[in-house]
Amino acid sequence: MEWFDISQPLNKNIAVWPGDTPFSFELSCTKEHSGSVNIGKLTMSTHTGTHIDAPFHFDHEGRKVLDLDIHIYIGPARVIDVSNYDSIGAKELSAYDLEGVSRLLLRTSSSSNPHRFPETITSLRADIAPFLQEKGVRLIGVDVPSVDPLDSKELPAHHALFKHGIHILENLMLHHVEPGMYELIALPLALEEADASPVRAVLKPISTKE
Ligand SMILES: Nc1ccccc1C(=O)C[C@H](N)C(=O)O
Ligand SMILES: [Zn+2]
Ligand SMILES: [Zn+2]
Repeated sequence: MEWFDISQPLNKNIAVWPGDTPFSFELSCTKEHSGSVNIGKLTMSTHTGTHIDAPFHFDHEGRKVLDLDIHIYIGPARVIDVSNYDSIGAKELSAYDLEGVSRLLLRTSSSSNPHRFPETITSLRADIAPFLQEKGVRLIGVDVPSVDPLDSKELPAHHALFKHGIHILENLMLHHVEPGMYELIALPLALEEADASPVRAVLKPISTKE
């Protein structure tokens, strides 16, 4: 089986967090102009499209993107469907056998439109963090722009997850992905100062037969 993309395409129609920097890609220099090459220029929020958060996003003392361990973002991942819940905590996840799962991706909705910022989202409750740490989870991925409710200022899920060693991946495209076991690659850019980074997130089914 082949790798497939679970990233939001980055283009001028992509939804951004209300009030945040609009996405733009343009050629700052064209081949006609330079006589040799096209040169792109990118302007975007670090939280646009499929991205990872670093603790510096919500904590001045927190680690930045380049300080994060790359092993978190490469390796086996389990996808589960939780689309029948409004919020997800230890109670909802206790229905699943997550023993030995180190990366967990939550499919919260059966459709997702990367061109529209959602009005409400399925959010995570802080009690999910100790629960997942106990199972050995190091990365949680969601198909929405935040793990906390959109109007949250305290960001309890963000804080609790990092406090329990669980890293955050947001804005995945999972509506077409069957629940199951996969190999994941979702590496951040080597951004030394950044609070977050866009990633190219891809999955490959783990099959028992080759
Ligand atoms: N881009 C923003 C602009 C303003 C205020 C929040 C955001 C966020 O992105 C927060 C969200 N909880 C996040 O972790 O991605
Ligand atoms: Zn973010
Ligand atoms: Zn976040």
